[in-house]
Parts: sequence; C-alpha cells; structure tokens
Amino acid sequence: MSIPVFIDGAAGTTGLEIRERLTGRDDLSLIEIDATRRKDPAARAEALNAADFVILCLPDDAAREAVRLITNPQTRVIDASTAHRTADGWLFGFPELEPGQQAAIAAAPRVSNPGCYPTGFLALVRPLVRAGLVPHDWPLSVSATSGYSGGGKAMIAEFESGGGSAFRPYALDLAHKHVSEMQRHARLAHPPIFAPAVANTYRGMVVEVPLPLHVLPRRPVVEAVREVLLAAYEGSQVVRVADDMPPVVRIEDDAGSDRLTLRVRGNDAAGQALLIATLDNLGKGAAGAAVQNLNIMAGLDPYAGLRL
Ligand SMILES: NC(=O)C1=CN([C@@H]2O[C@H](COP(=O)(O)OP(=O)(O)OC[C@H]3O[C@@H](n4cnc5c(N)ncnc54)[C@H](OP(=O)(O)O)[C@@H]3O)[C@@H](O)[C@H]2O)C=CC1
Ligand SMILES: CC(=O)N[C@@H](CCC(=O)OP(=O)(O)O)C(=O)O
Repeated sequence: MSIPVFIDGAAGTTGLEIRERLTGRDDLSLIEIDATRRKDPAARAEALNAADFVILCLPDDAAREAVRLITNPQTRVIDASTAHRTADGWLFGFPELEPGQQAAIAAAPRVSNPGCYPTGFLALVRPLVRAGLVPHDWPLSVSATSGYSGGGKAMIAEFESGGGSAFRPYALDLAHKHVSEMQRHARLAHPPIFAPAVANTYRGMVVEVPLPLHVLPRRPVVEAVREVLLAAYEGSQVVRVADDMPPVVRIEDDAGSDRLTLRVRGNDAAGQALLIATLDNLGKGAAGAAVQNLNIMAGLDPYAGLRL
C-alpha cells in the first residue's frame, strides 16, 4: 500500500523539485488538488487531513496557516519554510547533525527542514563545537553565495527578466532570518556574523567559515579540524568530507544534486583555516532534505529518490 503525501505549495520552486524526486515511486502516492483551488483553505484542509505526510513549501505565514488547518492527529508534517525552525514542538530536520537526530526524526510528528544557508554553516561548525575545538562562545562569521532560485519564484522572475546582478551581497543589516537558526542549532552563545549574497546562476551554493586556528584555545592544525568532520559524517551518503585539494571550488560543484560537500582548507604556517561547504539550495538546502526527512519518518530507505 502506498503512503499518501500532500505537498502544500506544490506549484512553487521547492514544491516542484520535491515532486520531481517523488515521481515514479510506488511506495508513496501524491494527493493532488485542483490548480484553481490550490490556495483555497477548504481544499487545502481536506488534503492536509487526508495525508499521512504533508510537506509545506509555502511562505512562512501560509505554512503557519497550514499547520492550523491540520486536525488529523495522524498527519505528520515537514515544513520547508522558516516558520518553525526554532519553534517549540518542532524537531530540526537535519539527520546528520547530531548523534541520534535521525532516530528522533523517524519518530517526530513535526519536523522543520533546515534553511539552505544554515545547512552549510551547521554542517561545518556544529561538530567542531561539539568536540570542543571551537568554544561555544567563539565569535564566528560566515559568508555564503546562493543561486537566485533561493529567492523562489519572485527572485527567479527578477533575475530572468534581467533585473538581477552578477553578484549581490544582501542582508547588510546583519539580521538575516537564518541567523537565529544558525546560533540555536550550532549551540553558540553569540549569533554568527552572516554575510549572504546571491549570484546570477540558477542554483547552487557556497558557504564559507573562516577559522583563525592560532588563537583557538587548542591551536589545532588544519588536518585535525578535518578529522573531526570526517568522524562526524562517517557513513553518510549525503554529507561528504572531501579529501581532494582543488585550487578553487565552484558554486556549480554540487548544483543539481542532493549532496553536501565539506572541505577544510588552510595554512598551518599562518594558523588559518577556511571551512567550505558546497550544496544545492534546492537540493540538500530544500527539496533533497525534505525527501530525506520524509523517507526517514516513513521508515523507508533514507536515500530513496535522492540525487547522490
Ligand atoms: N528556494 C529555495 O532555495 C528554498 C526555499 N525554502 C523555503 O521553502 C518555501 C517555499 O519557497 P519557494 O519554493 O522558493 O517559493 P516559491 O515562491 O517559488 O513558491 C511558493 C509557492 O507557495 C504558493 N503559495 C503562496 N501562498 C499560498 C497559500 N496561502 N496557499 C497555498 N499556496 C500558497 C505560491 O503560489 P504562487 O505560485 O501563486 O506564487 C507558490 O507556488 C519558503 O518558505 C522558502 O523560504 C527553503 C529552502 C530553500
Ligand atoms: C537567495 C535568497 O534570497 N535566499 C533566501 C533564503 C532561501 C532559504 O533557504 O530560505 P528559507 O529560510 O525560507 O528556507 C533568503 O536569503 O531569504
């Protein structure tokens, strides 16, 4: 018997990506609503309550409304929006982030998908904080560049009509909506300084965290930092710690995939390291993560339908 799944916001950028990953699977069946009624609360409520699993691919307010529309206690939710990432009663849907996180996701009724930028930042930083290599009150900073599909249909239209830019830093008030999620789930005492930018390419992401090793209390060498990450993600088919030494990384490196690649580069003589994550904002940054969480919650192969 196939498991009924409803994607609320299925016509949006993330929703369409999830549909693509679920197409052809006979263990799941998608509940559809008529396109003309896709924003009608009554039609959505009917679908939301008929599903075993709901994936919300909506703006934050619409995601909160969808949760209010659910009255069926059997309906379990994966929210791709920012609405519930630090909310009580919601589990953070990053199975590789902590020991035991995948088992907790498997049992959770409400799972919040991580944001695209926090996915890169947390994967790089959380194991180092957990291992005590980076003190929890360290003043971290992170810069990151996203493809323009990160801004959904509105930003895609802006860039594809020529209104974008080759490279556009933003959130210059240092109050981007992802900062609290990064601080909370890395378990940091202070918010990281977060400098995001959008580039004139459809999809893909590079996240960079500079780390001055020579002033860290334990003064680790570059390889010691890499070994902590290697141990943290051992056995994962999604999160990989690369052992290559490319002279450059490219925003395209993991675009079109659901992989998350981590690199630790640096210079021991200078006592400096650079932590680098590449991913697809629509892959492990959104749709890939949602499908992985769905698989885990439904007790299926965690990697089914993923682009690895
Ligand atoms: N794009 C990305 O890389 C990532 C996005 N996210 C998050 O995922 C969510 C979806 O983003 P994204 O797919 O990019 O956004 P889009 O704008 O591309 O899609 C959102 C969809 O939701 C629909 N919608 C809006 N309001 C309602 C409503 N009340 N009821 C039903 N449908 C509604 C929109 O309709 P219409 O077609 O009419 O506009 C649209 O189809 C957001 O919260 C976003 O922040 C998370 C990680 C990465
Ligand atoms: C390029 C761009 O604009 N990106 C979006 C983040 C996309 C994303 O992951 O946002 P969610 O938190 O909603 O998941 C932004 O900075 O707001």
